[in-house]
Amino acid sequence: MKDEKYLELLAEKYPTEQAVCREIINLKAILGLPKGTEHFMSDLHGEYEAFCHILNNCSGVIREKVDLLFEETLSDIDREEICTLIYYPVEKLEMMKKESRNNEEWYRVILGELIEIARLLSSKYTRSKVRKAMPDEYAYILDELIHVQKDEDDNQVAYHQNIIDTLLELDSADAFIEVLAALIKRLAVDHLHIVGDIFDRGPCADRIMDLLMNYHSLDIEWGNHDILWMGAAAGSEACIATVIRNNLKYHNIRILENSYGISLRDLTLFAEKLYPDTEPMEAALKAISVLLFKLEGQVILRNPDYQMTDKLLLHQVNVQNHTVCIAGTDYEICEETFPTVSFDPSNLEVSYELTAEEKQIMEGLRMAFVGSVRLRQHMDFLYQKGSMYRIFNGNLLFHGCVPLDESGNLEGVVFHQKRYRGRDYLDYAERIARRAWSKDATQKELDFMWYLWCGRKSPLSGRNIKTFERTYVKDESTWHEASNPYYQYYEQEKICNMILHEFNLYSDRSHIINGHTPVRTSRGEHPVRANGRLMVIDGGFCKSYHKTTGIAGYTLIFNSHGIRIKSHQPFQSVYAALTENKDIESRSELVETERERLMVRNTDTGKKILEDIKGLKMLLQAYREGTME
Ligand SMILES: O=P(O)(O)OC[C@H]1O[C@](O)(COP(=O)(O)O)[C@@H](O)[C@@H]1O
Ligand SMILES: [Mn+2]
Repeated sequence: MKDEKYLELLAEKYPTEQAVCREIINLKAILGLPKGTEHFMSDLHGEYEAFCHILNNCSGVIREKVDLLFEETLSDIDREEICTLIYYPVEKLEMMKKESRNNEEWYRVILGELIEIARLLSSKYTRSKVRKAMPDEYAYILDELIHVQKDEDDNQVAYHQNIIDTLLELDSADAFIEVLAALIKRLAVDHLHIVGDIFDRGPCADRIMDLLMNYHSLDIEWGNHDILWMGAAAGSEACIATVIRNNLKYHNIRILENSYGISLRDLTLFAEKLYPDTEPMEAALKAISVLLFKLEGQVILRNPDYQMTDKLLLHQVNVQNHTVCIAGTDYEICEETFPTVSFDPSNLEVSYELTAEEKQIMEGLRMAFVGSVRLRQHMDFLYQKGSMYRIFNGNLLFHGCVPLDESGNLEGVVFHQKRYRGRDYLDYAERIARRAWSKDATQKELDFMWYLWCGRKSPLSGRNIKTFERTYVKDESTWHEASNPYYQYYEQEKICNMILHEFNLYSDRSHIINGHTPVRTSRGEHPVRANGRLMVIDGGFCKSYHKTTGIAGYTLIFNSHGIRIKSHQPFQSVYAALTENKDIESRSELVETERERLMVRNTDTGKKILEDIKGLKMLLQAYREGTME
């Protein structure tokens, strides 16, 4: 019965025997093509320019192709110039013009070279897929130029020459170069994975989101910073206060005020009154910090399941002595006054109540976050393309961790009297995160978004976050944020295999791909751990980390030949890239080479195609036996 319905539906799409045969032939051909290139990046942290650059140079893949084709025939400088033109065609063309270097001869040569690169890259795909990647206006010409047919008299060469002549004659060469550059980049990477943390620290996460929303094929694994913004947009006040605090701290109010239309005016005016001798932004940071500790205090008090009452520190402040009592020890604090806090030792909850004015300010901010159309669009996209983890072509991708206990077993976490661990726990977290985004989200679901940002056993955070201590306590030994045991155990192949098995991955080709923690190369750390089972690919885009890492960071490329880690030097600027053709220096390191080239048949898509072929063969049989009209 089920089969019949399925065949009927299939027959609507393939109404004749010939149509079925054509599709089977087509699908079988696809199975025999090399697997497309996957590109992995993580921890973009609002660094739009550096991200753009790595996206443009496809972690060095473009350069490899240019070298492959022209190493013997072109100088280093010429090859670098081709790369820059592909990365930044508009800007580079403008510069060429200023320097009057764009004569006809140059156009002829460069167009020929770009076509050759596009041809090389398109050889991995079906002609139809390549055509779909082209803009309609140019599809015909591009298709002609890229697909060469051998003939006796070189007719084709003359024909191609003719097309190029006409492009030049019509003054369309620039536009065509832009289209070619876009096509080359589009073909160099088949699918992009963003392993979390698009938001915070750097200034332009909104522009990164715009770019991702136009990208041809990608998925996102939510990072702790992403989930924080998602929680804020959903209306969690603890998340809102944290977002504002993070962005005030990094002087990034542009993203809030200009990009998302969230005004901090009321907060700033309020803060200036409270802290008259403090610089306005500094005062706003103070005011929002107190709001944050009150709001997260309320979340902790409402949710005993979180087991985070040791984080209730605001009521432990002794304003007269300028100290706070943490686990029985008094520590000196750097804040003089807490004008909005009513300290009442006999009633803990009083310290965490918002004043009437604070309530009003929070309500204004909540409405601004929930009501921002652009923010909603960006968060919708994070929900659409994103998830807590993803299994893709046999690899397991997540930002933070799968929480483990002290002995290296999957850590059990109890919510509403039910215990979750491993994959179940991550699935549970994802369900609640999705419910938090629905119109009838409950306070508990919103609270959970805050928990995912910094909760004791949050898979996205994986550490014991010390925001209060880092804000107020002078003794920096209290600032240390202990990591979940996962971050010790993930050095062991056995443990990584245990985690992979938990997600039903048993192949020795499976890996964990992890973001979240910068790889401190200068301290001898390496992104590949556990005998190759796990890779940490923090892209190191975040400038404030370059000191500790020694290099910028790592990205990963997985193509038909295997997996390669790419290490990158810090990105200087688009200007340097243009004037000096300065690429980010990217070194490639082979992690795993495939014995045989991986084909589409070995991928997730391949499995789906094989299923489709099975169905089509059933339909073909039905047509032939006459059981289907
Ligand atoms: O996911 P990331 O980038 O490590 O960010 C989370 C970390 O940021 C912090 O909030 C501190 O950030 P800053 O040092 O930038 O203020 C830590 O408490 C927390 O561990
Ligand atoms: Mn992170």
